[in-house]
Amino acid sequence: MKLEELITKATQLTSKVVAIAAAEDEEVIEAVSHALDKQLASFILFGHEEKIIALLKEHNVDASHPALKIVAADGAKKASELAVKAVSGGEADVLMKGNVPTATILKEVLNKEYGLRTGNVLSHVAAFEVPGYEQLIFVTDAAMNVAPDLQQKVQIVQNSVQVARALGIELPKVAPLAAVEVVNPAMQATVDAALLTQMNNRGQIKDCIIDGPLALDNAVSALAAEHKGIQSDVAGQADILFVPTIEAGNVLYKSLIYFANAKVGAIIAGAKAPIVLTSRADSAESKLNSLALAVCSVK
Ligand SMILES: CCCC(=O)SCCNC(=O)CCNC(=O)[C@H](O)C(C)(C)COP(=O)(O)OP(=O)(O)OC[C@H]1O[C@@H](n2cnc3c(N)ncnc32)[C@H](O)[C@@H]1OP(=O)(O)O
Repeated sequence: MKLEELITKATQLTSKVVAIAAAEDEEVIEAVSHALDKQLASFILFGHEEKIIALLKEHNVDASHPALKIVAADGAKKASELAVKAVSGGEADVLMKGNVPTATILKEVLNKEYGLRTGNVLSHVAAFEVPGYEQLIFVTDAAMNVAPDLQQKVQIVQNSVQVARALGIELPKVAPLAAVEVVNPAMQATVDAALLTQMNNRGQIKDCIIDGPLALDNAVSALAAEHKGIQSDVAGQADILFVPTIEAGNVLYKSLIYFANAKVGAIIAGAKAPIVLTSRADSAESKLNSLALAVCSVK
């Protein structure tokens, strides 16, 4: 599957509603405009009403479009609170970050009274289209959990598996990455990778095939795996690259974009609803991809 097909898939589902916190943001409104053209979703735009209307006008979007609702909110915190409440109250299916600091919206997401907690770990899942790589490849967690312990790693894997399955990958192949493909007690990532593999073998982590530790080359290249003599159902054909820390994931994420010209869509999974949490540097295209990924991931 390519990201364009993901967008098509999203448009074919029953219409979903996206609540955007502080929608007064150039790229966000551009993404909304493309999404409306494609009938990908309808939107509730929370934030600075005049700025939102002005940006819509710049992008030739009629503020009275039937798939749009604008709700005035005073400041980023209030806009985040109202957008989160729209999702937890069932008025919207997806939450999206606009012109608001990540910490502000995450605090609202984690609010015990009206937030989107489920009791599980929330984690970042990115779907990449990499030139020269046949299928979409997922990377998790490049942006939310800093140094997850084994139990958190289990939930991060499970969140990514649910997203991959929502896209039609029935039994995703998960590669827990490390620097080497053998267990070295001095490298915690290799130990945890082996534990995740065994937990999968024993049915403690379901609906996927996990095999690791794998280094990045053996995870994505059958030739590299063959050279190392690795016998594995995952090596060379990984759907999900599970990284041990936020630094490893973030460097991989940004290398794919800046060195490999990869395209990306990303969400936070594990909450009551998918969350689009792209950063200001992300293009309108990647925000549209993320919206499509979120729409396809709604349970
Ligand atoms: C990839 C492209 C985009 C980027 O580059 S993004 C840039 C890199 N990312 C970041 O800088 C974010 C890294 N993460 C963080 O800063 C923090 O972990 C994060 C997400 C802000 C949460 O930190 P704090 O607000 O300090 O939270 P805390 O640790 O004090 O916990 C407060 C309550 O929230 C809960 N919580 C925190 N992270 C969670 C998670 N992942 N899933 C579920 N629950 C979570 C935590 O358990 C705590 O709950 P309680 O109040 O004790 O009941």
